[in-house]
Amino acid sequence: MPETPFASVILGNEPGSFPHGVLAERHPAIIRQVRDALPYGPGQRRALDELLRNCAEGTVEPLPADAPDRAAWQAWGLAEYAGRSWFDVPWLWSESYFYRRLLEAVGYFAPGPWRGIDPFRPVKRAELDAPETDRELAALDGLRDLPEPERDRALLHGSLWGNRADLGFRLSAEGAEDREPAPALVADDSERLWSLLPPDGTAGLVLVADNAGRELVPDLLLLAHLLAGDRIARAVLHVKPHPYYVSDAIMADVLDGLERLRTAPGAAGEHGRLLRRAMADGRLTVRAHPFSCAPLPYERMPDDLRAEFAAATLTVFKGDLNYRRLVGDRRRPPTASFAAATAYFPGPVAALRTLKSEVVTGLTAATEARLVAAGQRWRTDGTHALVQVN
Ligand SMILES: O=P(O)(O)OC[C@H]1O[C@](O)(CO)[C@@H](O)[C@@H]1O
Repeated sequence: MPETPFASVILGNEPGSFPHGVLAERHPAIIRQVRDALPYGPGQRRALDELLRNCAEGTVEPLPADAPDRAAWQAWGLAEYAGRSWFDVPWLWSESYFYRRLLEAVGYFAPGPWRGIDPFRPVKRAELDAPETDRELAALDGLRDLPEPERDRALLHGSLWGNRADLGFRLSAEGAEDREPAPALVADDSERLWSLLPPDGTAGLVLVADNAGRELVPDLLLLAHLLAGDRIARAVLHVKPHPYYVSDAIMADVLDGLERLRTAPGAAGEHGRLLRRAMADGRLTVRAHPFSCAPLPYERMPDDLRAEFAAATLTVFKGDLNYRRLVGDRRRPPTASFAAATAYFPGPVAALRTLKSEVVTGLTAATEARLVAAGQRWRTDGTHALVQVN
């Protein structure tokens, strides 16, 4: 299936640009953070230092011959990009491969005691255990007596704005999460989103998750709300098969989030227990597809994933990275059509995302003009959000 042919793919090689800053500044900061987070031994520290040098000045290196996912990465572009500068290959590819190399450095895939140890777990856990999470969970009690449409809106917006809780993003946007959300969304198809869930409660929803912790918790609450009200019959939650983009959710984070909910007082605890039952009886399943960590747009998804999305009543993509992969990581005008960019998608699809990179589609000319009049930071500073449906 060909990628959308118009608009050039975003690279990270323009000094001063946002993508360049992520590769040149954020990635080294992430390596330093990981180096301090766990008591890694000399071999792991050497490998992290080597990656620090390599990602700033060097070229993309191949994976070891015995890496379990070597063949997949070769097919995903490594065969073509090995030997090139990290800055001269597609930015999406470069970022994804950076996380793969980071896991290599700490021995995540190698036999031995560090296999499967998430280097980002300490920061994820700290966020989940933070008092802000308690406050957010307690706020759920205040929704009990609201009319259904208002509760729908509150839970949808909780999941949407939860996307600002992104630990990698916070490394270079200090304070972004504390700022008030912008009063208006830059695009809001929420009515259409709700209209896609038929009133007979037979819908099957797929939610392609983004971050763990304070984003995943409201995602889980949204699913619980929909299951509890028989608005959907079943849900599939897609998480990453391994740690990625610092705070992206993996299965261990789902378990942590569920436990956080289950043991919370009030409505949050009820939602947590409902989700446990839903997992036990198959109404809620979790998937960790290898393509979820692929450095490619969803337009190039494999057939099994395509069939799964085709069978869903609605697929919801959470977050900025999933948005970039959904519409393609390309330089399009913000008024380019979201429907055209996602025309390849095999079923109804929605995006819930705060804006943390320059890719955006589906804005009206008036909205774009209003935003641009206030500068260009709206595209990347996480203060604006969108709900889009095709
Ligand atoms: O957690 P999210 O919403 O996917 O955001 C992660 C984001 O981090 C970046 O890679 C760099 O800011 C974004 O471009 C990316 O999409």
